[in-house]
Amino acid sequence: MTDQSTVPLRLGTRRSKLAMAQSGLVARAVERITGRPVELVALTTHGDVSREHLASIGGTGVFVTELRDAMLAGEVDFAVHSLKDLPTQQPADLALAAVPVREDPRDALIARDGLTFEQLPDGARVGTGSPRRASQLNAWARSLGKRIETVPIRGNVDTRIGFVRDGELDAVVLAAAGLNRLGRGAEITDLLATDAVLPAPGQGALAVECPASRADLVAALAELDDPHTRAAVTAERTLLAELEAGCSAPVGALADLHADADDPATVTELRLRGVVGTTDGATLVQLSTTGPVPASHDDAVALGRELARELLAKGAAGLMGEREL
Ligand SMILES: NCc1[nH]cc(CCC(=O)O)c1CC(=O)O
Repeated sequence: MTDQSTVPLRLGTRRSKLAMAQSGLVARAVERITGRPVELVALTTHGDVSREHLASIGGTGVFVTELRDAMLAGEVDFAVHSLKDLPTQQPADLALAAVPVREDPRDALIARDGLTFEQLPDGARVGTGSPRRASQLNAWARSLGKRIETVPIRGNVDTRIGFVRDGELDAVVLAAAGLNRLGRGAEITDLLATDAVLPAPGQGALAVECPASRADLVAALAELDDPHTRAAVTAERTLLAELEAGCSAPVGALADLHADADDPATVTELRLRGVVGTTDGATLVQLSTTGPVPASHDDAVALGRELARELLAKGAAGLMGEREL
């Protein structure tokens, strides 16, 4: 009889440095919890091969499809995704087995000469391919009485930071979580306050997925789950889904635990903030709602749904570009 406990679990991963770093972190945590060895199986996804054609090969979730196919084909046992890259609809045959404790959800600026966002000169060229970032950065610059030029950029973290190092751009904006996981957090020159820039729904969180049919594996991976992070990202992603917006829409959202001002000892509230804006930052709708920390999945969903309705009532749909709602 084979001893199951010595058979390695196969963790399917994309080949990018960030994916390998994230998968490596989860692999070690799973080894600690299950006592079973975990081996990384690097797959090449279509999204990695032709980033420039992201839109034409389906936009949302393009990086996750091939990993999911490999799991369902039994080629790998489980996978780790950046939660913000996952489509909001979870397929029935795959379990979202764990959402581990979230990294820093904020966006980070890497600027020349150690500059903060407020210190950037009028007309500074700031690289980001994200309409959400462009929208909020342009609005922030306006409020500071200056203009910035947001420049669409693509490529991996090295490529993006390279635009600053070679002088082509004054700054780039990336997720702090990715930089921290790559060991490049020291290059951040400004962590962008969430009062100014709300991150993408789910930013900084990982999703650990496996086939729903593998009950033992689902249960083992569930040990990595952090209920607070799960509730927060559930509210954020529900907001996104209710706006019928995808990962490239100008939508920011962040749910965070909030101490009651009168009784800080009881951290019992979850605050959900959401923003939708035009890319030029001329018009932004930002709202916030606070409720008890969700006791169930449905409570977290309700919080996200409520804020989405309020945003739509304030004209959010009209700000999301070509999308007709
Ligand atoms: N869309 C790409 C992507 N997906 C996840 C991260 C970073 C890690 C995270 O947000 O968890 C990034 C890069 C970035 O936005 O800078």
